[in-house]
Amino acid sequence: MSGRHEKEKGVNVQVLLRCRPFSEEELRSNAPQVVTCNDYSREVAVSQSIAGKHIDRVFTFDKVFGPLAHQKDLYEQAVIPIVNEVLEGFNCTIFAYGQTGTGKTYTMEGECKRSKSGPNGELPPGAGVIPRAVKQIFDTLESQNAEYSVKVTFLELYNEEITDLLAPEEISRVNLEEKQRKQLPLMEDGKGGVLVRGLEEEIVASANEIFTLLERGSSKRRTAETLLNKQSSRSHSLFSITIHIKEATPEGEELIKCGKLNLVDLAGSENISRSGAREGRAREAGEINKSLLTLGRVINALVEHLGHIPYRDSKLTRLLRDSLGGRTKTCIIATVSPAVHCLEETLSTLDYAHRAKNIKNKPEVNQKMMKSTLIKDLYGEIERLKAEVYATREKNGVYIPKDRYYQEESEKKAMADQIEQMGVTLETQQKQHEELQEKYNEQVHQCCNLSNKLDATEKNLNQTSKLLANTEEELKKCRYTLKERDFIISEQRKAENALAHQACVLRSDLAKALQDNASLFLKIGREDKLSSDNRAVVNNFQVDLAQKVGSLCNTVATSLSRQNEHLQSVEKLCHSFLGDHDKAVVDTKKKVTALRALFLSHIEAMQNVVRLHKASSDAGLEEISSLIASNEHCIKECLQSEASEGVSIFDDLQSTLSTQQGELTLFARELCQRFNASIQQTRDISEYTEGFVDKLLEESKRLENFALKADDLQKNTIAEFQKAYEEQSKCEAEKLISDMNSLVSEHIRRQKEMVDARLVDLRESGTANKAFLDGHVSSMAGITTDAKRKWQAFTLQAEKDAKDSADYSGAKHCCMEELLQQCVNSAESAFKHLKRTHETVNEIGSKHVSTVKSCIRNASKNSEDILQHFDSISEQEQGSISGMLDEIKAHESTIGIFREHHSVQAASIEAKSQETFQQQYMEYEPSGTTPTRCDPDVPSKGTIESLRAMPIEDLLEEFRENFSYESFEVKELKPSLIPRSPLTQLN
Ligand SMILES: Nc1ncnc2c1ncn2[C@@H]1O[C@H](COP(=O)(O)OP(=O)(O)OP(=O)(O)O)[C@@H](O)[C@H]1O
Repeated sequence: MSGRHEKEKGVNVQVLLRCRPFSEEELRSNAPQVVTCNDYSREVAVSQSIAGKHIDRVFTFDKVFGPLAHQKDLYEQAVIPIVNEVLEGFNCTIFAYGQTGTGKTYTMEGECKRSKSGPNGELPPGAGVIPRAVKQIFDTLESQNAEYSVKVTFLELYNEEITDLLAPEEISRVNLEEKQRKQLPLMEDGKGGVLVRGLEEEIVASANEIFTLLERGSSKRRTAETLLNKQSSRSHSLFSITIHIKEATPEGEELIKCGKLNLVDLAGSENISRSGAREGRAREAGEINKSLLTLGRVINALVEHLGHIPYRDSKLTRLLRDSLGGRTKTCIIATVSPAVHCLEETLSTLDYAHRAKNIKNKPEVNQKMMKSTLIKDLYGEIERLKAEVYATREKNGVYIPKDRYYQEESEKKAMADQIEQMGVTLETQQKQHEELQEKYNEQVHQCCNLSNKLDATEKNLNQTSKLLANTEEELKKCRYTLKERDFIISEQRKAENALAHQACVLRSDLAKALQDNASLFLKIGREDKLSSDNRAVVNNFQVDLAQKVGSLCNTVATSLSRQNEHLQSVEKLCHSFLGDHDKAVVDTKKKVTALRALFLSHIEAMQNVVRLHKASSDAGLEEISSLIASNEHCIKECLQSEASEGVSIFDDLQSTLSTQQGELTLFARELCQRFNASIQQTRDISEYTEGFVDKLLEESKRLENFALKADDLQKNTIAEFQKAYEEQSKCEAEKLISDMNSLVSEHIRRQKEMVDARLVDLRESGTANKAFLDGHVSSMAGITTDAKRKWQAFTLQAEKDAKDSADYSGAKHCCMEELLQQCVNSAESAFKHLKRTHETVNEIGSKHVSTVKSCIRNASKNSEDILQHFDSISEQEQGSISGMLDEIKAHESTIGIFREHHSVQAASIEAKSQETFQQQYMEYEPSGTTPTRCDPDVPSKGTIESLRAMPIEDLLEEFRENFSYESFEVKELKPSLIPRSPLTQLN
């Protein structure tokens, strides 16, 4: 159970340590011993004191063999069990690892070359592991009477090249050298292992044969004399023994058991410099080290259980892959020297071997093969060899089996990948190298700087120590002259008092200067505040101005619209008035025509009556015929004169009315033209006002920008000045403390100079600002004056136009009134005339009636009819006249209504107009302001020159006051200047 459990967990690599005895040379040089071995406790102690540093380390291994241990001891204790396991069918490996000259070859091979086995087959005492193992194997196999075969291979790994040490001897020396140098490829065997293609496998039948082969192979190994070993092997060697043993199962089946023993003699693990390898062998040592380094990495990876084990990084590790972490049982024999001069390498070897103890392998016995299978494999091998021989004979290439070809291809590919990867790694490493070189250069530079600093510091230190020495000397002198010291102390005290007094004075001066500076800062602060106030005032002014200008524009627009409305209403009124007039005139014409026709018909009727009366009263009217004729004549004349007079009256009336109509049309047209002109003027002034406002806004913006810039500049100047002052003040104060007398005056002088200079700068900048502001003020004053003048001209023109319009309207109104009066008079005269006519007619009628009555009384009965008829005619005439009178009265009442309506319209228009004008003017007048300041021609506080002489803050205040919106107001509305509506004069 425990065996199976161990098998599953793995078996640690067995590590032995062997320490060789002192060599003759070491004994001669009496080299101290640093390694102590305790074979029983399996401990190796290394202790040495070098340059006060004490090294004392103890390592424990599986077995320890001290200098007195013999070859036999080591073999019996450590190797026999391994060989037995090989014979059981395991694969086992024994490494010899250690520094050159520590006995690796001695341990593995021993001194078998010089003294072969004795007559009884006994090995000499100096025989190493390999001959002893071979002997044990053959002894065991022979003792078992088993059928077996033993094959051996012996190869050398030198500079990552594999060479066969058992090459045939019949080849000439030159060929041998070539063969030796020919690299044998290492390949995967397809079963997880590796094989060296072309490696000779010698089948041996006895131990002696093996010894011969071993001697032959060892003689071919590359050796050289080093400082540490006169015959130092410069390569790794691998001696392999493969054993096939035939076994028979109880069922009579034949099985083949296979075991393999690898015996590895590694090259020296030492440092190249210590090995003493020179020139041409530097690469050799490098390659050897590379293999050993890879072996070390593989061991580390196995110990630390890393995922990737770098077996493929070297041929050595590829060859030993199965022995390291594989299914092989492994034993490492680490060899060390006891001498002190090998201490470093000894410790390295001990560390290495101790670490390797942790490697775990999982040994597995090789599966026993059926004899038939083995024979089959062998036949296959024979076929392969035959094909190879055939290919060689035909010289048409080399026969490679398919599997091997694919394997080789895949290996080639893997190698190409590896080469590529290595190229990338090389590039990265080169980059790293360059970076490191740069860092190194930087470090060198820093070192140089540091060494320079160190030199300077050392110099300073020397100077300081000299000063210290001088001071100490002076101190000594001072001690020796106590009296002098007392005197000096008293003098020093006096001087100190004087200095203290002077310091007080200087301090007070300094305090004063600080006060001055504080007051200066206060002033600067005030100036800052004033500037900010000014900026705020300018901003407020700008905002107010914009608001007022906006309201002015609105007012002008409203006024225009209202005026347009009023004009339209006046025009409508005139049109309606003219319409009424036309209607009245037409009606009057119709009435007059009707009246005239009535008169004519009455006259005709009268004539008819008279003719009838004359014809009917032939006899009785002779007396009155003359009277009738005279009456007829009289009435006729009267009627004719009346008719002509009436016609002339109505013609006059008609002409008067048509004249009035023309006059009214002309008046309306002219009024319209005048109002249009007034509107155009208002538009012009509005456009001009807008332009002026734009200019004003532009100017105020420029002014604001300048004020901001000036403010920033001043702030920067003040900040710089403050900073410079603080720095200089601090510096000066420090200097003052150290050397008060001279520096205070200098400080005050510099401070004064600086303050003066700064003040001059500030004044200059203030003057420049003032000049700039003056320029703008004057330009704005000019613009404002111009605007005021324009506004005044506009106002005067508007007033004049209004007056003219009013006068013209008044004149026209008077003219119209006169015309109307004339119409009324004409109508009244017509009425009187008609009345007179009526009276005359009545008088004539009464006279005629009385005459006719008298005639009738005197005439016949027919006279009554005439009289009746005459009465009826008189009644008709009376009715007609009274109708006419009614018509005239109605016309008069129409005229009265028109007049009344006209008056009401005129009154409302006047009221509206007056209200509009008042609104227009009153809107410009601010509530609660004093109009006396708004005289546009005279500045309130003096001329521009006086403004220039003012301080800047007063100037800004003045600017704010004078150029506020108030300055653009219409001056106080005097009653004489209030433009009156033209229609008010109508009343
Ligand atoms: N245990 C030992 N007892 C007696 N002599 C020894 C022992 N070990 C080594 N020597 C002697 O030390 C010398 C060097 O030994 P060896 O050639 O085996 O060293 P190495 O480790 O193989 O060196 P290299 O790596 O250079 O081949 C030899 O002359 C050998 O006889």
